Amino acid sequence: MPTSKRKPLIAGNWKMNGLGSSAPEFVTVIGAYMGPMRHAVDLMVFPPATLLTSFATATRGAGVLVGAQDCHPEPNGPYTGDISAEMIADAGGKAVIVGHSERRADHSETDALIRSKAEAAFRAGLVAIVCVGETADEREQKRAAAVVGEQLQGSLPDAAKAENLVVAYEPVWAIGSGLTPTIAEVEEMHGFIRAELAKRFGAESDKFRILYGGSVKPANAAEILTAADVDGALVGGASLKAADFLAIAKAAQR
Ligand SMILES: O=C[C@H](O)COP(=O)(O)O
Repeated sequence: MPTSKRKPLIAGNWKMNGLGSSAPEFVTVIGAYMGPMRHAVDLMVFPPATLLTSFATATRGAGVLVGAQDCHPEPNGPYTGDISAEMIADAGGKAVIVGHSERRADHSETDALIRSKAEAAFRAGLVAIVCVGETADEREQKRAAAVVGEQLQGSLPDAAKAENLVVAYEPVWAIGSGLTPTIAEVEEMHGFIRAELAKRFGAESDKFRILYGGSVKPANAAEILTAADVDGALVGGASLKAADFLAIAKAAQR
């Protein structure tokens, strides 16, 4: 079981979904979070960049943090289409996801680039959620731990601290597929990640939150969220409906 010093975190990654008309779903989440839930669990929502400012304005003072799904390493410059960590902070964002497998695959992002994005997040005062995870082939070849270990080594900045870094373990084959690892496999990988963090960051490692991501739903949330060394979830599809997202958040309360 996670220790009491690690408050569970449920983070909703909306990916490339959501228009202005989606705001009521977020407002419902904010409303529910005004109750006792806020003492038991942290909530973050990562809408598309187009909704960041309006969501940040809507949540002001309500406790649900909003963030962006990616950032550029530089604070500004000739990088068409990109947004910087400073711009995210300026828009009211408090966190940024870096190294999601969809960006690693679709945008050829390397560990070194992801590390520089996490460093940019720290520079701007944001929390970085750094994603790691193996593909189905890599798991089949029994290389899952080696791949995740390499991603951690290459993607995490030396300056990482529990207050500015969250690790999200997302097996690529579990994302959006309805498939999940067994609880034993989740615990094995989260234990491995905790041990890797201990090698690199010493006693601080016990404070880092390690999220599980990949087909988390209300139906499987309780089992996953009570697994050893699972400190919350990075939720994709199920975060788009307030009722499902809140059911997952309730399952994280202890
Ligand atoms: O960032 C979220 C993950 O990619 C999980 O997505 P999913 O819950 O739709 O499987």
